[in-house]
Amino acid sequence: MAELLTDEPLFPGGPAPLFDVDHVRVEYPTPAGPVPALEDVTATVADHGLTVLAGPSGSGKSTLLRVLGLIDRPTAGRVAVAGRDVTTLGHRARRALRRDRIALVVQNPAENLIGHLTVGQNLRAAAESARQDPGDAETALDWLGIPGTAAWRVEALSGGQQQRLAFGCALARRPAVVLADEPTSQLDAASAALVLDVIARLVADGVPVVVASHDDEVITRADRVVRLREGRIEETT
Ligand SMILES: Nc1ncnc2c1ncn2[C@@H]1O[C@H](COP(=O)(O)OP(=O)(O)OP(=O)(O)O)[C@@H](O)[C@H]1O
Repeated sequence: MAELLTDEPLFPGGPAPLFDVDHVRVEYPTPAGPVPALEDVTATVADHGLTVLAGPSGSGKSTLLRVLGLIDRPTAGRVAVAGRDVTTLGHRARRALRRDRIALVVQNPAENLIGHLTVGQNLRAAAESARQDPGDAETALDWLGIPGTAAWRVEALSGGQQQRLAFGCALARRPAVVLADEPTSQLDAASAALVLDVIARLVADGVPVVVASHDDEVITRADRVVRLREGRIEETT
C-alpha cells in the first residue's frame, strides 16, 4: 500500500508541526446562549505517528478534531497547518485544503461509505474525490484484510470490515493526515483490534493519524495523547 502514497511533501512548508493550535476557543450557539466546547486550547500535533485526543464524554475531543479538520472555525485563537495560518482562510480555500489534504473517518462505519456503490467503487470514488489515481483495488483490499470483496455491496461487509474499508478510502485520497472520530466505538473488541491494526499500518507507512477516542485500547497504541477535560487541555503526554 505504501506505493499508493505520494512522495511529494504532504503539506510543503518546512519543519513546522502538522497542526499548531494556539489559545483556541470554540463556542456553539444554543437557544440558551453560547456554549463553550473548547477553552484556551493550545497544542501541537506532529506530522507523524498516532496522536489520540482523549477525555471523557463532552470534554471537547470531537470539537478539537473538527477544528483540525477545518470543519469548525474557532471563535477565538489561531490554527496553523504546516505553519500556514488557516484561521483566516476563506471558505473555499479551507474546503480545498480539506478535500485535497485531510481525510476524516467518523464513528458510524456506514456513514464513511457510499451505500449504493460496491467496495471497489467506493475506493475509486474516494481517490477521485481528491483527484488521485485510484490504483489497484485488489492491492488495497488485500492490505485491508478484505481481499476479493471489490464487487460486493458495502452492506455485505461487517461493521468492522466497513470501517477498515473507510480507512482504505481515506488512504486512497492520499491525504496529509487522517482524522478519525471514535472509529472503534461501534465495534466489538475483535473488530476494533483489526481496525487498530490498519491504523497502525497507516502510521507505519508514514501517514499521521489523529484519533478522538476514550477507548483505552486506542490510547494504549498512541505515540502522543492530548487529554481534554471540560474543554481544556488537562495533560499532554
Ligand atoms: N453542535 C453543538 N451545539 C451545541 N453544543 C455542542 C455542539 N457540539 C458539541 N457541543 C457541546 O460541546 C461540548 C464538547 O462536545 P464534544 O462532542 O466535542 O465532546 P466529546 O469529548 O467529543 O464528547 P463525546 O465523547 O461524547 O463525543 C459538549 O458540552 C457538547 O454538549
